Amino acid sequence: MAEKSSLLTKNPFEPNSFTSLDQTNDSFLINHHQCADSDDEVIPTIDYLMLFSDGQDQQFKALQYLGQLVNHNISDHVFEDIFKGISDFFALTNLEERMVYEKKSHTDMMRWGLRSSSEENREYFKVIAHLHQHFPSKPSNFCKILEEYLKEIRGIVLGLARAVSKTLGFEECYIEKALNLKSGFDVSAMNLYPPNYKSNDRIGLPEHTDPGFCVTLVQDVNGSLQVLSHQGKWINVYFPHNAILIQLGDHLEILTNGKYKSHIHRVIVDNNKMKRISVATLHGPSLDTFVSPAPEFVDEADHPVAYIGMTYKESLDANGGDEIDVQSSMEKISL
Ligand SMILES: O=C(O)CCC(=O)C(=O)O
Ligand SMILES: [Fe+2]
Repeated sequence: MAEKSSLLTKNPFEPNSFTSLDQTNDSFLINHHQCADSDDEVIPTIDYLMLFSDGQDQQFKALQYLGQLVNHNISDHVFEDIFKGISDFFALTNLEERMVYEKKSHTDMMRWGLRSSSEENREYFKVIAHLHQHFPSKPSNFCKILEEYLKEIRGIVLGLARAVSKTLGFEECYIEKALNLKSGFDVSAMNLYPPNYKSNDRIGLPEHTDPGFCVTLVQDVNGSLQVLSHQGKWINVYFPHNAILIQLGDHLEILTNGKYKSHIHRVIVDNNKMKRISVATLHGPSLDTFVSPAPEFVDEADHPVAYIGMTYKESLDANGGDEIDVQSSMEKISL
């Protein structure tokens, strides 16, 4: 995770500003009545299919507002299964069984953790989701459920990469090639808040950005997740049932030399009454892909190179973290 001080000084909402939908008449942004507090800004809803409509204009506008994705064609049963599978994993296995996946070495393919402190309050289980997959054998059908969910979600991400590329004025496969997404390193974090239904303080997950091209996030119930707006205000994120929240990752920011910014977010678990499960999948370049600002986004006068180039693996290692932990190292990468 990037440090708080550096996060607060950057502007995460250029050009993908989160603005109230009331400020736009764009038909592809669905005006969704959300249960946000009245003064909350609203996270725009994007119709996935509209990203592939003919008008460049529409695509461009849609991608400025990357947010919660609907009309993605993933069937409801995939969502039901994944939440049931995770819930069973945390409920049907006992603590000793889960502790088998506690950190052993930096090459762990699966990682479990239970945090209960003033800094972080969650139970999580992380798996490597791509290029190779590593899943637990219990509960018995968990493997199959994860496989199906991750296959569907990857299809969406490759589609997004094509739409973003076209929006930027490049050939469709520009981002896919630049980040070598076909061989991308993806990690899924399955999070349970509060851990064992009991938090020690109000922070579920401290503020951070995530590495990679983008993060897909699904949740079983609304509440707890917040995103930092360009006014420096935390927005409560509420999104429709079975929508997918798309957050941009650090490596799209690096590739575009800061044109797209990675999103700063955190989780608050103020009370212990609500149980929430989320699946955050970080979709990264392949580990050996060298990512640096592309020449198309650099000009000496107005947009000098703002990030150090390095391989994805080096960037994951830069703060001493493990690959499976996929922590941001933006404070080490930014010039
Ligand atoms: O649980 C959430 O809503 C956010 C999770 C997250 O940001 C992460 O795992 O990186
Ligand atoms: Fe995150």
